[in-house]
Amino acid sequence: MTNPPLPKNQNKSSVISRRGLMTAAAAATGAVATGAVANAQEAKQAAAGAVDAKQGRLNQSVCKWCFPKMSLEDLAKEAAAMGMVGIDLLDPPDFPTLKKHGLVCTMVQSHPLSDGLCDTQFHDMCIEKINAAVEATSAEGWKNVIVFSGNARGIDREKGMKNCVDALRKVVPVAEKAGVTLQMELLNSKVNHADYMCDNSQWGVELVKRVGSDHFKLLYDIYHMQIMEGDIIRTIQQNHQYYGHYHTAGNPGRHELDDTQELLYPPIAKAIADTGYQGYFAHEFLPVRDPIAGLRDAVAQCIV
Ligand SMILES: O=C(O)C(=O)CO
Repeated sequence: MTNPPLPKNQNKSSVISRRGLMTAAAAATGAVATGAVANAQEAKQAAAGAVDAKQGRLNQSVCKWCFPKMSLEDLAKEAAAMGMVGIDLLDPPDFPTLKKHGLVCTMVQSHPLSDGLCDTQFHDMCIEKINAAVEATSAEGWKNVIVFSGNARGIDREKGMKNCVDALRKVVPVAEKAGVTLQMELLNSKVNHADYMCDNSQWGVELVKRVGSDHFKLLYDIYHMQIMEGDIIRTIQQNHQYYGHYHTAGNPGRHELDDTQELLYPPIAKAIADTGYQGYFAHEFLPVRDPIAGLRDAVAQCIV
């Protein structure tokens, strides 16, 4: 079968180039929304830093741990300048720096990732840390505390789910009273976190249903779930009521949202915004080039 002829003035690479799409996204947020092609002047402005996440429907944020060479102060300054609402995965000692820049902690840390709620040997430690994080988060009027299933260590998935429910029934009422939501992160167990139990949407959604509270949801990490199950947009459309937070990164590699990786973020971001999502959307990629240029480009692609 022969390919259909391309429209005049379009060669093959101009039709399929994702870099072109991203440059347009970075150049002008309106261009993404309307499908218009950004011109060279707009691209130049984007390179100079003109990006405002507040022009889009998603409340964008970024994870500090991905920028180890930058101080929190510097990242907060950059994030605020890009119109982001906050920074993810921090602890109470970090809060004053965020507030100085008008930002919130969009996800507060609690217990370790591998020592989690599916294993009763960690329940006392996790519950203590979760309750402390809920109190600190609520004192600021902020919204989210992260929790993890932890590693299975030979515990089967049904027993692990029961163990999670038992622990969550102790902390969710505290979170409800405090107006805070506990969010269990979905992580891949194939590349980064071998043996992590909450590694697919089906298991996670069943857990949310069994807990049965608006104050317990899943953190849907797009990078991790691309590795485990793919079908990102349809999965989000079908399960968005169970997802209370999102993370981004390119796959494979967990780097910039660029054309070295396979996920196309503007339509993913649009699908999330179209569900009516009001929570936070946090970038969590490990930059391999200029970190702030990569962050600016990611923000621009997700202004939808
Ligand atoms: O540590 C990771 O891999 C995470 O995604 C934490 O959010």
